[in-house]
This record gives sequence, C-alpha cells and structure tokens, in this order.
Amino acid sequence: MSTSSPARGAEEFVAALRGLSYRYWGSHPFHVRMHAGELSEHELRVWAANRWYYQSVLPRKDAAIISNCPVPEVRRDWLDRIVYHDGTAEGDGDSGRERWLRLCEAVGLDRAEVLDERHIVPGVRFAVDAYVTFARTRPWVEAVASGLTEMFSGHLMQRRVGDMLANYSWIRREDLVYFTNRIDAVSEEGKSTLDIVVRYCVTREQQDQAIAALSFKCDVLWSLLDAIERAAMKE
Ligand SMILES: O=C(O)c1cc(C(=O)O)c2c(n1)C(=O)C(=O)c1cc(C(=O)O)[nH]c1-2
Repeated sequence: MSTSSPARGAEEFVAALRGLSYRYWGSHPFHVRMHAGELSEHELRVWAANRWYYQSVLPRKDAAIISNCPVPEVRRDWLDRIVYHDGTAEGDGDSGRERWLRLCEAVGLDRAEVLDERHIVPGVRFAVDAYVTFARTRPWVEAVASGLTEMFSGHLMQRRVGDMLANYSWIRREDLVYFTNRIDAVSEEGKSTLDIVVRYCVTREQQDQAIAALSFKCDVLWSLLDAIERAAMKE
C-alpha cells in the first residue's frame, strides 16, 4: 500500500466504500433462505438466540469508539447509539435490547435462555468479539468505518419485514418491531457515519484503512451467519 498516492475525492471514496456491498450478509445463503420462507422454526430460534450476542455487545463496541475518540462532536453523536440499544432505564421496553428479546420470544425462546447465552455457538462469539476488539484497538475512525455496513442494512431490513410477514404465518408485525423501528434509525446513522468517515479520512492511507475496516466488518457478519447456519443444521 503506497502512502504517496493522492487521496481520493469524496465521491470516489464513497463509491469505493459502497462498492463493498456485494460482500454484505444480505446475500448470505442463510439470509436468502430466511427471506424465502425456507427456515424451520428451529433455525429461526438458533438465529435469534445467536444474533442476540451481536445485539448485546453493540453498546460496548460503541463505548470503545467513544473512549478512543478525541472529537467532542463525534462522541456526542455516537452516544445516541448506546442509548438506542440499552434504553434509558432498567426494564425500559423502548430499547433495542428489549425489541430483540421480543423477537426471540415470538420465535419460541424464553428470555432466560437468551440472556444466559446457552445457545451461543463458538463461531458467533469469536466473530462478534473480534468486532469489539477491532473497535478497542484500531484508530477510532476505522472503528467508525466498520459500522458502515449500516449503509446497506436499511434496504435489507425493509425487505426482511415484508418477506417474513409473507412467508412465516405465525410471525406478526408487532414481533418485528426491532426491524421496523430500526429501519429509520439505521438510515440516519448510516448517513452520519459516512459523513464522519469522509471528513476524518483525509489521506489515501486513511481512506484505504477505512475501506479495509468495512471489508473486515463484512467478514464479521458473514462469519456470524456461517456459524449460525452450521449450528442450525444440527437437529
Ligand atoms: O438486521 C440487519 O441486517 C442489521 C445489520 C447491521 C449491520 O449491517 O451491521 C446492523 C443491524 N442490523 C442493527 O440492527 C444494528 O443495530 C447495527 C449496529 C451496527 C453497527 O455496526 O454498529 N450494525 C447494525
């Protein structure tokens, strides 16, 4: 990687980031089967219980970004993500955590078995922990860039709601409130994340590192679904 190449213009940089969409987990075979209505109830339970681990560590990943970031505006902006997932008070039904738990219950899991993480498989733990470690140890703007998968997720979640309602007769719209609520939040966050990355990645090398960070995150999500798919096959 040459540090002497000139920096990309903003448009070219954004196009390079967006160009990674083909590696996004939207095209993973497990998601394809989920959207087509081909997952069994057991497979949906394995998915919901394991993805809980991702949901539950997001605030720690975001806190790591804040702890490494010297820019007050970015820290202030980033704080909202922690509050979004954790809520503002214990037992707050209006939090990402609670909405995910609601989805878990809808697919037939009880809260206790989700919260005690008994269903989490090693590959999921490994992939998700790698995401948190990345945020703790890499420069803050790379960790921010790794969250840019959110640019691709709004459209996917929109489709997921429609496809799940059409293909799993026992799932109701209220059960999918995690996604319906998240769709707007994600497109807002995706835009502000992209603004931050474009603003603070000014050298060619920083831009390359941001692209590599997004690529790494695509691997995290893909590995997570690989592990879920494999775990769900047993039974
Ligand atoms: O359902 C999805 O496909 C999906 C994808 C992603 C993503 O692309 O990282 C996130 C979410 N959902 C999500 O709900 C969420 O809160 C979230 C936070 C982050 C992140 O990296 O900080 N990604 C995602």
